[in-house]
Parts: sequence; structure tokens; C-alpha cells
Amino acid sequence: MKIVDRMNRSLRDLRISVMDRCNLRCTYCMPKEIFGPNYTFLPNDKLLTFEEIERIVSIFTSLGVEKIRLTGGEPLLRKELPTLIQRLLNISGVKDLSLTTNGVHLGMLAKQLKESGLQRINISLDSLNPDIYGKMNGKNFPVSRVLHSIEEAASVGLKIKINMVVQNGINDLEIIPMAKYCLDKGYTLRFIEFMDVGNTNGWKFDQVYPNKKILETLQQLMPLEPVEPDYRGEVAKRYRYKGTNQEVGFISSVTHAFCTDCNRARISADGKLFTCLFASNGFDIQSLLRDEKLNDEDIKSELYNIWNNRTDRYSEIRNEVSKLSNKKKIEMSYIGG
Ligand SMILES: Nc1nc2c(ncn2[C@@H]2O[C@H](COP(=O)(O)OP(=O)(O)OP(=O)(O)O)[C@@H](O)[C@H]2O)c(=O)[nH]1
Ligand SMILES: C[S@@+](CC[C@H](N)C(=O)[O-])C[C@H]1O[C@@H](n2cnc3c(N)ncnc32)[C@H](O)[C@@H]1O
Ligand code: SF4
Ligand code: SF4
Repeated sequence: MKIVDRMNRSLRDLRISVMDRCNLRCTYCMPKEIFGPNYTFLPNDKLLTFEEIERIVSIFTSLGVEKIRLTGGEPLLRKELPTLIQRLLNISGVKDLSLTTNGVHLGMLAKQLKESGLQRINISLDSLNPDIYGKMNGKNFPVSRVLHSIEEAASVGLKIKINMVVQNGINDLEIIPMAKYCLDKGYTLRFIEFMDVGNTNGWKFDQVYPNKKILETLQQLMPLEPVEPDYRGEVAKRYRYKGTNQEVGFISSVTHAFCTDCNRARISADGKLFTCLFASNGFDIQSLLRDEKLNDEDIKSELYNIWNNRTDRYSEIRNEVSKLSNKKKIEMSYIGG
């Protein structure tokens, strides 16, 4: 069954946050001044159980979802994650399952993840330079540990994409070194524009490094040609280095909004459903799951109505809404990006 929202966008992707905690403190996501020792994270009994996640995925696939992404906080902090992956891959209707991670614990988990059936993984890496990495991602772990993890993941056969958030004046000089590194290793690199997600990262437009500029710079390094999207709603605009199979992608949610094709629903670690990354309120699905009077069909019909009434298009109307609204947005670490 396929469903569409009020703007004729079908529901295709489901992003599930399995944990709101993280072992890094990236300044653009969880600034340490806010996410310090006194910050209250979800208690364990509020986290969706594996059974609940499995049930959600199975209901969502009956509404047309094909692609699942596990995220966080840091998803690799969730105990037994490979078991969850194995269970989700057994659900018919799940055509693609991936994971977005900061890579810190990936070195020790890569083999288990691959054995669970995972084929590909997206790793966030903003710089190869230890000082810049420390400045952007905090000093809890050195960048060398993430680089080692990436090697490990590649060696067990996981297909790798690297996500780099670029901030003007902070890591823009890392664009070329990162492009060369990924080209050399055979990883797909995606550039993400710094976004005004959450309430704590002090976002200003002049800190955004426009992807168009990066594309122009890379074209000088090596000619690129556009790649046709695999499906409507792909977030990254993809290019290929001419004469190779090597791709590079651009996620330009600030300078080139892609809401018109947005087919993603998001579930937080405590089971709230959000229909936009910039939403203020979610729908409490966990309560529905924990209500013994409700069966899967009842929950499916709730989800149907939520998606059917959806009108979100924040990135397209950012300038109007961000000035008018004083509502708090959800935090990126809670919803998972
Ligand atoms: N504004 C906005 N940004 C998004 C959306 N979806 C993804 N992004 C951004 O793109 C980043 C990268 O997404 P990933 O977690 O790698 O997932 P993906 O791009 O769907 O991954 P692939 O399936 O590998 O293409 C996210 O962390 C967000 O910063 C969206 O719907 N809206
Ligand atoms: C919230 S993290 C969760 C998964 C995992 N901890 C990680 O970093 O990959 C998911 C993605 O969101 C991106 N992200 C976080 N804050 C962002 C911001 N303000 N602008 C753009 N991307 C952001 C991160 O770079 C990361 O690729
Ligand atoms: S971007 Fe990922 S790694 Fe960085 S603080 Fe946010 S959740 Fe943690
Ligand atoms: S801003 Fe909201 S509606 Fe637009 S693409 Fe992102 S998640 Fe989708």
C-alpha cells in the first residue's frame, strides 16, 4: 500500500533513532556547554525496545516504507545493535537498511555488523586534521580512531559513505584533502550544508558553506558528471568523477531545499513520530504500541492519518518561519538527522 501526504509525497524512508546519547560533542549538534553532565537524557525504560522497533518497521512497510536508517545520538552505543539489524532485515518489505554513525566504536563492531547482514554504512567525518576534528567534534576521541574504524569497516566488506558537514571558516580548507582521501580509498563523500537544526548550535547563514562552491572547486580538481537519482526523493545530488565509478554527493538543504520530494518519516528513541527534521512536536507512537487494546491495524490507520495530513516544508520556507516562530525545535541528536 502506498500513501501520500497533502503535497503528493509518498512515504518511503523511515529513520529510527535508537539512542539519544552520544560519545561525541560536535559543536553543530550537541555543544558541550548545553549537553553537559547535567543534561537529562532518556531513561532506559523510555527507549523503544527491539520488539517495538521491529513492530514499527513491520507496520511502516505495510504503508510503503522500503528503506530503513538507524541513527541516534550514536547508534553504536545501543547494546546488541547487530541483533536488531538482523531482525529488521528479516522483515519482508525492507529493501535497504543502513546505519549512520560517528565511527568511534565502529572498529570493534564492524565484523559483527557485517555478519548481521548490514551491507553499507554512512560515517560522519568532518576533517582529517586532528586539530580541526577536535575543534568540531570534541576531544573525547582522536580522529585517528575514526580513520582506523573506517579501514576496519571497509576491510570486512561494508560499502562506505562519508558525510562531511562543512562550516565556513572552520573546516572548508579540508574539502580538498577529504575529497582526495575518499577518492584514494574508494569511498563516496557527501558534503552536508550546516543546518539550523535544534536550538543550541548558534546557526547563522554566513557559517553555511554553499555546496555550489564546493562543486566548482572539485570540478577544477577532476571533471564531474551528474548521476541520475535512483528514486524520487534522494537527498544527495550525486556526481561521478568522469571516467570512474567514484561518486560524490551534495546535501544542500539550506541553499537548495528538497522538501518537494521529501519522503522521510522519523522516529525518536522514545517512539515519537516526526514528519520533519525541523518539527517541534511528534506523535507518541510508543504509547500506541504499549496500549494492549490496539492492534497493528489500529496503529497503521493512525500512521496513515498522520502522513495523509502532512504539509511540512521547513527548508523551503525557512526565512519566513524561522523569524515568526518562537517554538523550540527538536534537537538533531534526539531525532537522528
Ligand atoms: N533538511 C533535511 N536534511 C536531511 C534530510 N534527510 C537527510 N538530511 C541530511 O542529510 C544527512 C545525511 O543523511 P544520512 O543519514 O547519511 O542518510 P541518507 O542521505 O538518506 O543516506 P543514503 O541512503 O546513503 O543516501 C542527514 O544527517 C541530514 O543532515 C531531510 O529530510 N531534510
Ligand atoms: C545527528 S547524527 C546521528 C548519527 C551519528 N551520531 C553521526 O554523527 O553520524 C546524523 C548526522 O547529522 C549530521 N548533523 C548534525 N548536526 C548537523 C547540522 N547542524 N547541520 C548539518 N548536519 C548535521 C551529522 O553530521 C551526522 O552526519
Ligand atoms: S553529529 Fe552525531 S556524533 Fe556528533 S554530536 Fe551529533 S549525534 Fe553525536
Ligand atoms: S526540511 Fe522537513 S520537509 Fe523539508 S526535506 Fe527536510 S525533513 Fe523534509
